Amino acid sequence: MNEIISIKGLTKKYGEKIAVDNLDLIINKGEVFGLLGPNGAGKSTTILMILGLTEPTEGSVFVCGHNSTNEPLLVKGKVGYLPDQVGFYENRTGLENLMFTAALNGKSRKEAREKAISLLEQVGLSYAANQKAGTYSRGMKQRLGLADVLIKDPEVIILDEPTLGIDPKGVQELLDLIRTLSKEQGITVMLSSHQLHQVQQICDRVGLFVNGNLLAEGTVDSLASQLFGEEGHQIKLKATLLTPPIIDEIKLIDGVRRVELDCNELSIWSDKESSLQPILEIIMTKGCRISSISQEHVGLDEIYQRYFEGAGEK
Ligand SMILES: Nc1ncnc2c1ncn2[C@@H]1O[C@H](COP(=O)(O)OP(=O)(O)OP(=O)(O)O)[C@@H](O)[C@H]1O
Repeated sequence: MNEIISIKGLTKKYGEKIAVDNLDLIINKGEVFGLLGPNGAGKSTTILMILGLTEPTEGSVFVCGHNSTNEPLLVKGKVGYLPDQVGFYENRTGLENLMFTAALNGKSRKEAREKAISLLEQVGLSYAANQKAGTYSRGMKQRLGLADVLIKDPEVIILDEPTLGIDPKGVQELLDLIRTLSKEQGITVMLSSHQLHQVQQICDRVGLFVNGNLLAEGTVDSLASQLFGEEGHQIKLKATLLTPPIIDEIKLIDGVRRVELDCNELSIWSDKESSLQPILEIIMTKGCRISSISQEHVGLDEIYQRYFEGAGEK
């Protein structure tokens, strides 16, 4: 089965407040999907409905073919959930904490120990295996949390703001780890974040949530073109001998939406980053001399300014 999470018409109302509004979304096996949105957008509420921890007002969620509302225990068996605040037994070591979770999930003591040791290595915590969890930094706790989730052999992992409060180096390591897990073990990952640049690094696809609505979903590149249309990429180029026939030829290139010539400066808007190469080929074969080129990616920064600024960072 390719569809791992299937959401249809999902709505959650708290009184008059619509936290999630008629959401349709499909997440496929092995994908890393980012739920992106400012505070209060509806990300956590969506996650809770996927996990079967809160009931939708309308609509449905299926995870690995199980209905989250009617079969929450079956869903729980498939999904590992890492909340934004992970709780451990602070007086037990990292290893003991993991072995405890493994035992709760039916593993024998020997199996639990082997698996816990292997996971501690995988998440880069072997050195702290015998250190009390209460002494772990936030980044270490998040990594231990990931190991704790993986010990249940989940098909899907859902991470709520996994990088919150971690220093930049720790963030990078955690993101790399999540990406590796997904790509090497085929685990489907959904993570929520309001950190645009982090999500861009590891997600195959992103859904942009604002006020309970999914404004756009796709790759970060396609988000930019969905939200900004023809202004996804802007190429500016200064060259000699630019003529109307050259401009007509450039307009035919795949992805190119608009071309303007002002004196010897050409502005080209394209929804594809790859348009640059054929543009250069045309200009150079016509004998034009290029004096400057710049390509601006109208994307994350614009999206951030438009949808996130003023929404309040945590
Ligand atoms: N139990 C609740 N009762 C009433 N309103 C709620 C409840 N839970 C969430 N809300 C409201 O629903 C909206 C969506 O909240 P949610 O926590 O899903 O957003 P979020 O995108 O996860 O935000 P954050 O990034 O701050 O965690 C918010 O306006 C919030 O105040």
